Amino acid sequence: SNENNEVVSETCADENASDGESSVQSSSTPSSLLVPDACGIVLAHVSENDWRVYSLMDRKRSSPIVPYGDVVQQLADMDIDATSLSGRTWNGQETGGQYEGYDKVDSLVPGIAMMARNVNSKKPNLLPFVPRVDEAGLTRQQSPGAGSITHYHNYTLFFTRDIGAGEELIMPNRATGDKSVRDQEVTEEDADENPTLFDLIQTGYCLDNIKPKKSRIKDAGRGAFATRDFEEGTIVAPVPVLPISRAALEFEASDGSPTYQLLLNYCFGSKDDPSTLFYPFGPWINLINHYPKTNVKLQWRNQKVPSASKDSVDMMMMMTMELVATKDIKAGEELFLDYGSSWEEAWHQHRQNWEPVTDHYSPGYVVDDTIRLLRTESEQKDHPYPPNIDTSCFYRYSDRTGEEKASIKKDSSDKVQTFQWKATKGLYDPKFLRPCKVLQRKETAKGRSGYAVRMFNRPGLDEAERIPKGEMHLVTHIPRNAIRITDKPGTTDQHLPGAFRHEINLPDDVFTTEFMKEFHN
Ligand SMILES: C[S@@+](CC[C@H](N)C(=O)[O-])C[C@H]1O[C@@H](n2cnc3c(N)ncnc32)[C@H](O)[C@@H]1O
Repeated sequence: SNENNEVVSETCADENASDGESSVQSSSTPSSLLVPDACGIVLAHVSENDWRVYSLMDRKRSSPIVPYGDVVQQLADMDIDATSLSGRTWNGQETGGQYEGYDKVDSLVPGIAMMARNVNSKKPNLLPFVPRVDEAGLTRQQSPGAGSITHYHNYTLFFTRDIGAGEELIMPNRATGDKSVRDQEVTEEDADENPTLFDLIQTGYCLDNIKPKKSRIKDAGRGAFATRDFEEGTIVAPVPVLPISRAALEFEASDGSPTYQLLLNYCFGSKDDPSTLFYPFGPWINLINHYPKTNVKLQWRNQKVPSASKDSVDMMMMMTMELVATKDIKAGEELFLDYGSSWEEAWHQHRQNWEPVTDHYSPGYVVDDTIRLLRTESEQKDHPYPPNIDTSCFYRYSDRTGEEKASIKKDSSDKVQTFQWKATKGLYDPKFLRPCKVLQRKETAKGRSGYAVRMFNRPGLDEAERIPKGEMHLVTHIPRNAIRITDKPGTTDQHLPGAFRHEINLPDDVFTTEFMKEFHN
């Protein structure tokens, strides 16, 4: 993917040069604000509370906005609406995270997905594809890092149509909770004033300076790498942050022991006031690991500590930081922040106490790859799957034809309904994945298998997809590829007892005593 990216950057550089715009960058602009030549996407603050994402070049429909994606954090059974994350999370089923909780899962989609507007008055031109899921090598049998990083990554955004240079990028509105959050920030006056390409290059923040890759640090998982060279003092990424209380992240591991949501590991905190944390969602900045020899640091936007008045906290305000190069960085280098000494001590302690898990466990995505023929419920009595494993089917209850609906037996004594599975457009979207139990397997002469299953509901399923209470819903002729081996709720690594949890501590000159006092009440 390294080579891939290089190729893309080159093409971008050419396009940029040919429109003559990049040579206009005047030397009077402070170098710390200059958008790099090959940059493809920028964030522009149209006004203080209205910031938007723009493409700096012509782009083709169906191409990824960059050839890799950001991480997704799954919030398990959390009361989002009591926090400033309300209206900024998605239903967990949109990202395939529906089994990460018992009752309710919400997804945070940091980076461009959360930064681009999703105003209802505008047609979206971005669409995410399903994220990849894996432990980045940190298995619970082998690594003290197991359960300390999100398994959901590479959540790539694609253009839904051709895009011209200077066009705003718009996300589909999938927010749960207070859906009006981003709409509210758009006032009548600034309705459709788009900055010129020249303005974007002069005053924007480049959003594709960082890419994800496996970290060079042992047990750290994935890391953030520079996509181009940076001089010391250059801004690498804008980092909007949302305040969130530590109490909101309290959580129980699968054995009931008190811990925190995995999100804690991605939040910033201060020494002064451990009760208030800040969730950063700058592009790929969630992937920056700790290392004492740092090459980046965080500072407040324009180097001004914002005032956190009671009003703005009530409005669930968002503030912006900047990620700045503290030395010259070469393209391909990993970025490192200083997480602070208490983080370092906590990690050291955790390493010392860590013991490998020896239970029979294999994550759903691994078992799914391994198993060709699925076992029926009765076969599983003799040869069970690992205890954390469930089966799920891609199925749309709402797909039934009028004829099929009419044929539903009105006789209330017979609650068994049987349908034949069919592939329909868009069916393989993670939101149509739901629990199902395999009752029967039929193999054809060609070695293909077809299954009969009983379908179930799960929390978070759209209303139209729910099987009515009391109905036994059977579906036949399901192919193997429409059935997935999934994880039982509460069994994945982010629920693992004793998994490492610690926020990232930023220095006192970022979270000044005064600033933190304003948040504390
Ligand atoms: C903000 S995340 C960084 C991205 C993370 N590596 C990932 O793959 O998603 C912070 C977490 O990364 C891991 N991490 C960061 N720096 C580390 C280090 N120096 N050694 C071990 N783990 C580290 C820890 O699990 C930490 O809680």
